[in-house]
Amino acid sequence: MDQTIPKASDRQATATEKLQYMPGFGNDFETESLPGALPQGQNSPQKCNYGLYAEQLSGSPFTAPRGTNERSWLYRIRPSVRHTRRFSNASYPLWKTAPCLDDHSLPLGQLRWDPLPAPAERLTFLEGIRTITTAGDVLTQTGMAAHAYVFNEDMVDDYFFNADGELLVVPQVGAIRVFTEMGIIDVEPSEICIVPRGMMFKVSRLGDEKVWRGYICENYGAKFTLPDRGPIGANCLANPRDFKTPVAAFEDKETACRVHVKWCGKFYVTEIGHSPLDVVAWHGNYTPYKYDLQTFSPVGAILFDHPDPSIFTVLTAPTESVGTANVDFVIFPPRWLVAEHTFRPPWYHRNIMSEFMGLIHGQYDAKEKGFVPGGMSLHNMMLPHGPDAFGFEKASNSELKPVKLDHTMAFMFETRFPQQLTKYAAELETLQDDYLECWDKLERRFDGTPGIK
Ligand SMILES: O=C(O)Cc1cc(O)ccc1O
Ligand SMILES: [Fe+2]
Repeated sequence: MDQTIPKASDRQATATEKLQYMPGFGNDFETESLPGALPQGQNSPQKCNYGLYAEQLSGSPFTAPRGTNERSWLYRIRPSVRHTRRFSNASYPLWKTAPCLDDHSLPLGQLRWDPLPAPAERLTFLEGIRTITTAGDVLTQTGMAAHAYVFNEDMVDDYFFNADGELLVVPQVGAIRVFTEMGIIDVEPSEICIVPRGMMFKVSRLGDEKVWRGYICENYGAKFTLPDRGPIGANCLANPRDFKTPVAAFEDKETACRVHVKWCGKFYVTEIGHSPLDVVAWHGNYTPYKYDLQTFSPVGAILFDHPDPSIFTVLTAPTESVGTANVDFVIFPPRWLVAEHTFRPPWYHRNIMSEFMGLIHGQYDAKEKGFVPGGMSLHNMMLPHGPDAFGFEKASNSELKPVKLDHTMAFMFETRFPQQLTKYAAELETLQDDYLECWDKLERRFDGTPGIK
């Protein structure tokens, strides 16, 4: 080997190193962490450089139309068949998969939780995932699950892949390092990352926190994509170049490792003697990626009224019914409120789609109090909701000069399917028993006489 070629062990980043990413959404990328590792002009040479094995990872059926056809070619130290030996059953009892009609006694209602409590024991990311809701059916690749996570330990020799769907990870406290087969992604609060279905990865902690906390949307359906912008045109909302895909990076490690798998809602584990993150080079369009929510360019009401929150859709996972998403990932970023003669916060509403919300930081305008960073709310199919009484009074009486809603980032996982509450979420100690009282002071204002009250 040439002297200038870095040692294999140098090709994984240190915790302080600034990682490299490639810009673009759904591009056909190519990257190699050792020179000449990526075959040129063909996918499957008779022999690959460095003695690597060539392997295809398909995220869509081979015959999917070009616009949705997704696959990557990975050039790795061992083929994946060597990374999954005989499986044994494993158990992660708090990670649930739809259909999951858990037995709990909580009646139907609008729900809100304070943040998950910090764990008393040492937990890795994988061990720290707690399902709050499930929707649809993993067996038909429809629906999603909303999870919250808390952890305080790195995955070192433990790796995971989820055959049931892609994972959209939304850190709320603590930056994380997601080391995937296709490279390393550092994600901090206000950023998100997507790990595609089937991709092996592990998560470690960055920075110095007591606990690392966040949310996950597990999408069982068609992959997230960018929403069409319609009359908005070619720019604004989430712009493709702000999505970042990692460059190739690998571990060359010959120690005892475990690969954990979720497959149709069941967990398995397999023991191997090396790291499965051994992809030295790759090309293709089936990749993990990250996105900084602060690069979202919101478009909104510049004269009057409050548009539907679909204007803030970052990513949408479509179904076969046009405009009816399996999941929309929607954010409520900092923005100017300028609408004239308008009640500016969200209107009172009922929705066929089911809304799971989280708050990354700051305040949410419909609920200035009670919905705290790290908290969660669930406004399920057709259940009425809207600003609390305090928010209603404030928005009804405030002077309608331009106001900046600043230092805030809330989000919503909104699905066409009703969200089923898990027993864990129904019995969670941070469930707010008094949530419904936030609307109690919305008294009757009608007295039969005309005029603004
Ligand atoms: O319920 C919520 O707070 C989310 C939401 C926000 C908004 O501006 C309009 C509709 C909607 O569901
Ligand atoms: Fe809503």
